[in-house]
Amino acid sequence: MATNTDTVVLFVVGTLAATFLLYSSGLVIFRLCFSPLSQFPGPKLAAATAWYETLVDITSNNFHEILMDMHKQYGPIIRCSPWEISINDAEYYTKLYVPAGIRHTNSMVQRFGFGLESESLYSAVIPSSVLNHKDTIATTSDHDLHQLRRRPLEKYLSRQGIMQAEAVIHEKTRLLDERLSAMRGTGSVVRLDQAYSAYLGDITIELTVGESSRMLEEADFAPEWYYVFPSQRCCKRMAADTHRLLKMIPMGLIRSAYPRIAAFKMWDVLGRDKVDNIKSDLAEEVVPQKFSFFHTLIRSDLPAFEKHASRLSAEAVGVFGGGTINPTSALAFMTFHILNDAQIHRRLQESLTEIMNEFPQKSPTWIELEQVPYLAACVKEGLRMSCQFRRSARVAPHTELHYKEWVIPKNTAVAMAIYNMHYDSDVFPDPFAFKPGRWLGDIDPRMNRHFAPWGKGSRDCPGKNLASAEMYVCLGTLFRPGGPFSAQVALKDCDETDFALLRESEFGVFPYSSRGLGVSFD
Ligand code: HEM
Repeated sequence: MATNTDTVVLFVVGTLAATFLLYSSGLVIFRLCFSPLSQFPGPKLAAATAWYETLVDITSNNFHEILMDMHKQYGPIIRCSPWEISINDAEYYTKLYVPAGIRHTNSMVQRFGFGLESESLYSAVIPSSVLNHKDTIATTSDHDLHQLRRRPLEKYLSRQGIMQAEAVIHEKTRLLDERLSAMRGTGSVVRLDQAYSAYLGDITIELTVGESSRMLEEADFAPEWYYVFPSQRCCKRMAADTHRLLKMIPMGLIRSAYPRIAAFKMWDVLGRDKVDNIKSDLAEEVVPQKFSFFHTLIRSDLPAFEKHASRLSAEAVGVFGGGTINPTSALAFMTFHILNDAQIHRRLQESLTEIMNEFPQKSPTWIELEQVPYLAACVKEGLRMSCQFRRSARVAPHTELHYKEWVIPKNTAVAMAIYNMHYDSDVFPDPFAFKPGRWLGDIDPRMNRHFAPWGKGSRDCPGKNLASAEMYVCLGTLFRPGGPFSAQVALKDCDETDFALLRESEFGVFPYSSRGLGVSFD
C-alpha cells in the first residue's frame, strides 16, 4: 500500500517531469516556429535541439560529414543548430571572416546539450575555469577585448617579425638535421613525430619566452612534450575534478605512474613558471638572452588586469600548444606521405637540388624556399588535408549579414567549415589522396578561393607565418639531396592507418592508437 511519503515523492517527480516536458515542448515549438531563424532551411531535428550534435559528437564524431550532407540536401545556407546558421559557399568566406577594420566580429560561445554555454564540448567536460584557459586570445569572444589581447602577438608573429626571428628556426633545423644525419647507416629507428614536436616546441618556447627548452638535444626527443597532445585528448574524457586532483599530486609521482598524464601537467606548470621567471627578470632588470613575445607583452602598456599572472600563463600555455600541436601534426602528416610515395619523394628531392646546393655553408631563407614550386605544392597539399575540421562560428553583434536573398539577423552565429572547402571533390578531385601535383601548372582558380588553412579575418591564425617558415625550412633542409632522407630511410611500423586523420578534435588529429611516425636509417 502506498504511504504518504510515496505519494509526495510521486507527486514531486510527476510535477517535475511534466514541467520539464512542457518546457521542452514549448522550447522546441518556439525554435521551430517563432525563432528569427525559423525561416532558414535545414533539418528540423538540428533546429529543434543541440542534443543532436552533442550525441553525434559522443557517438560517431562525424558531424562535419553530416553537415556536408545537410548542405547537399538543403542548399548552401542552412540552420544547423537552434542558434546557428551554416553557409557552404567558398565565395562567401571572405565576406564572413573579415578583418577587424571591416566590422566587429565576436566568436560564438559554443553551447551544447541543454544550451549551456561553453567554449567547446571539451571545456564543457573540463571547464576552462579549471584550466585557467578562458582568458586566452583563442577563447575571448568579445571583439574589442579579443583585439586588445591579440594585437601584440599578431605584430610579433607578422611576416616581418618572423623574417627577423628566422635565425632561431635555422639554428634548430640544423640541430635536427645533424641528429638525423648522424643516424644514417646505423640502423637506428627514430620517432620523427616526437622529434618534430621537440623541434617545434623548442622554437615556439624560445621565440615566445626567450629561453631554449633544449628538447631537441634530449636523446629521445622529450616524448613527454609530444604526449601533451594525446594526453590532453585523454584528459578530455575525464571529469573536471580529476584534473583538479591532478594539480595536487606531485609531478614526480604522476610521471612514474603515468607519464602521459604528467605531460599534461607539465604544460600547465611550464606556462606558469616561464611567466613568473620573466616577471622576476624584469623586476630585477635582467636583460633577456633573446627578445621575446612575453617580455614585450609584460613591458607593454596593456592595462594591468591584462597582465595578471594567471591570464598570462594561460596565454603562454595556449601559444605553446598552438605552436606545437598543429604544426607537429601537419609536418608529420606531410613527411609520412612524402616518404610513403617514392615518386613524390624523388621529385621533391630533385626540386631542392639547386636552392640547397650551398648547404651547410648557407641556408636559403624561408621566402626563398617558398619559391620552390614542388616544395610549395607539398606544403599546400599537407595543409589542405590536415585542416580544421570543426567549424568556427562568427557573430556580427551590430549588423545584419546578407547572403544571396537571405538576411541573417544581427547577433546570429554564422559558420563556414574549412573542411567543406578543402575536401570539396568538385574542386579537389579525389580529396582524400595526398597529391601535391594538383597545385602545379594551370590550376582551377577555385582551388585558391577554397584554400583557407589558417582561417581568415580578425581571428585567423596569428601563428601562420611562423608555422609556414618552419615547414618550408624544415622540409627543404631534411629532403635536400644529401640530406638525412637521401640515404636508405624506410617507414618503420606505420602505415596510412596511423595517419588517417580523426575528426574528433578541432583539427584533424592522428588516431589515439597511432603508432607514430617511425623511420629507420639503414
Ligand atoms: C600547421 C600549423 C597551424 C595551423 C593549420 C593553424 C590553424 C589555425 C586556424 C584555422 C585558426 C583559426 C581557428 C578559428 O577560426 O577558430 C587558428 C587560430 C590560432 N592559432 Fe593557429 N595554426 C597553426 C599554427 C599555429 C602556431 C605556430 C601558433 C602560435 C605560435 C598558432 C596559434 C594560434 C592562436 C593563438 C589562434 C587563435 C587566434 C584567435 O582566436 O584570434 N597556430 N590556427
